[in-house]
Amino acid sequence: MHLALIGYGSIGKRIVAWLADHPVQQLTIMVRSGAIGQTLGDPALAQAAKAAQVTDDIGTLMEGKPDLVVECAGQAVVAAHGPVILTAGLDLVVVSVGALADNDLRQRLAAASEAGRAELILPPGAIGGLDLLSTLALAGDVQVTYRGTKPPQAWRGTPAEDLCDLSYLRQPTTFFDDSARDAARLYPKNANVAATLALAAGSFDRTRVQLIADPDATGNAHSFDVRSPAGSFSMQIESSPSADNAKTSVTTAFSVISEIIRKRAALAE
Ligand SMILES: NC(=O)C1=CN([C@@H]2O[C@H](COP(=O)(O)OP(=O)(O)OC[C@H]3O[C@@H](n4cnc5c(N)ncnc54)[C@H](O)[C@@H]3O)[C@@H](O)[C@H]2O)C=CC1
Ligand SMILES: O=C([O-])CC(=O)C(=O)O
Repeated sequence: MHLALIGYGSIGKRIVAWLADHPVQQLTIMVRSGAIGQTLGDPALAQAAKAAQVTDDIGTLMEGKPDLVVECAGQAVVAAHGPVILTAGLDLVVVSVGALADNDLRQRLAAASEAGRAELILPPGAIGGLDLLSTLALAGDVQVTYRGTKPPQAWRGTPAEDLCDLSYLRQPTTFFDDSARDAARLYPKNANVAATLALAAGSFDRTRVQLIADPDATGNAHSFDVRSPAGSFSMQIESSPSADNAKTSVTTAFSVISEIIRKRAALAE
């Protein structure tokens, strides 16, 4: 298998660490300009693949015709490169699902997927329960309320800094209570799961999102309630944060790894 990663942060590194015990034939990693040398120097690469290359150029990544491209970099990367990757016929896992809150980009990705006969794969990421949510959405009139609770440091560098004093919180503080569309737009590094739920529910505007900073939280908690005439359920997930990115639940990388395993099995058939 030839695997390509765009982004080598907490998720990319976790995937490469897993590859040490499940190496691929070929690995291509796309990083930002300036990070090539440092990434090439990472000893984890040698164990992850028989041949590894690092580039900052999307053309170089695509030329190698990887069997699977994984975006684990950010919403801007989905917008800049997602359509061209799919049009070229390359299957693409998008982790920065919040990018799909942009209706125009969502349509362009769908059209590119069709034109290139390539699969756009949206992993569950840091949450679960999407199968039942999709089922209830089909039955109609589904209402979703999601609550994302993280320690104050996970909200640094976001608009939460202007809405509450993250350094001096004494109790759990809800600083955002609005639609999944606005959550994905305003908190691109923290609210991808809200977008994932909205896609399963069939509406970014009717999916309600509450974001909470909790000084006593030791990890990232995701909880949501689904109510519909056909059935209702609630889910509560307590996740460990990634060691090198408090915003990202460690489960997310394993959700992507599941997609890599699925692709590898399909190639072996
Ligand atoms: N779907 C889900 O449930 C979840 C999605 N995410 C999202 O996944 C993405 C990755 O998460 P992490 O690895 O934790 O983030 P991170 O910040 O640790 O790593 C992202 C890496 O991508 C690199 N990058 C950014 N733009 C790039 C470009 N144009 N070309 C190459 N590299 C580029 C950055 O330099 C950084 O090294 C983020 O957008 C995050 O919000 C995170 C958690 C859950
Ligand atoms: O990993 C998490 O805890 C969720 C997250 O950051 C996101 O949805 O963007």
